[in-house]
Amino acid sequence: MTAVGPATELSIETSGLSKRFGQQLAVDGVDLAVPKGAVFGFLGPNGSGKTTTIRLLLGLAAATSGSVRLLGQEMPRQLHGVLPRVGALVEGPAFYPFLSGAANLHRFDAADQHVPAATRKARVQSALEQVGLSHAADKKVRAYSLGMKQRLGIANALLAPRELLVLDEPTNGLDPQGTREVRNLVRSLAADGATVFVSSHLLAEVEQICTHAAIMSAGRLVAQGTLAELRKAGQARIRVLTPDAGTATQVLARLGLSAAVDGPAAAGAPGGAMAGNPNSGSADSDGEVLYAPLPAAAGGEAVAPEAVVAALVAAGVRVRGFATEQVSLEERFVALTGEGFDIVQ
Ligand SMILES: Nc1ncnc2c1ncn2[C@@H]1O[C@H](COP(=O)(O)OP(=O)(O)OP(=O)(O)O)[C@@H](O)[C@H]1O
Repeated sequence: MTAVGPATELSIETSGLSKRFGQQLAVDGVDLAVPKGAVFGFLGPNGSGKTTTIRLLLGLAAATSGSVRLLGQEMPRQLHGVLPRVGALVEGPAFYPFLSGAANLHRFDAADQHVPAATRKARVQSALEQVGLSHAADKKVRAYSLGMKQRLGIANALLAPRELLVLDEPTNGLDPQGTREVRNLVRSLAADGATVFVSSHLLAEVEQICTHAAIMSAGRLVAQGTLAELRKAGQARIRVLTPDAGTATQVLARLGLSAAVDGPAAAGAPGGAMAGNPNSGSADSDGEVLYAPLPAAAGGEAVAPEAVVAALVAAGVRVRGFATEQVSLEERFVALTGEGFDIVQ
């Protein structure tokens, strides 16, 4: 887990946040740290506790234990002061189907005591513009596509200037066009300076739009940080191409590295045994491909790649190819959650 330095201003901060439903701990000791200005992907398989966590953040459900700070204020104690600064899309707002998009937003806005009625018309117009629905402002919502409804939900979150936007699976159920529109929208909101906290079960989506991510698995937060940090924290591995696989395996074992022939150590890695890799094609003549995970430096005994090559060569192993490689974010997430991610774009 990557610690966020104390100097970083946090838009969302939770400590030991937990929620129990009967026997089940749906959220289990979650410490979230969402830096101001981040587009923060909240990633996890279905049922891992994302929606429950979001409901706790927004004061829609009471925590069993732990604490939440939103924009520096304690929740739910300071809920009334904080929520006007936060826009949220959780489980889609219920729109009146026989009213237009604009009329629906007028109604929602009128129900909000924190915003001036005098500017309502302009704010509704501006929110519809931001989500690209100006052309459909006067259309009845029952004639909206799912993507348009979702964007109207986001427009609802944008009726007043927001410092933080919390969006629960905003692309769920959308067709590819709707998905692209919502993703572009999230990007532009972040470009305007808001902190965006967006949940998703799609890794590719988070990689495309987010600067940071946290990964939930069975109620627990198993990693968080910038995307680069998350990639770096993954275990690196070495790849050796040699006709002397037996000796090489022994040498690696002496260095504390456990090698597997012709297959990445991380199960479920894309490309499996590198079947599509040009090296595999030459394996017959050049030897076999060995993979061995390198212990992380943080674990104490880091093994330098050059020391591995030196030891192999000293033992007479003919090293015909050598590389250190980082596991992909996807492999890391699979390793952390024990589940494959839907990588549909
Ligand atoms: N009100 C509730 N009563 C009992 N169990 C609940 C309740 N809400 C959620 N849970 C359970 O808590 C766990 C986490 O659910 P949650 O909806 O937070 O997950 P999620 O990561 O948002 O998944 P999804 O993407 O499917 O919405 C699930 O096992 C769910 O069945």
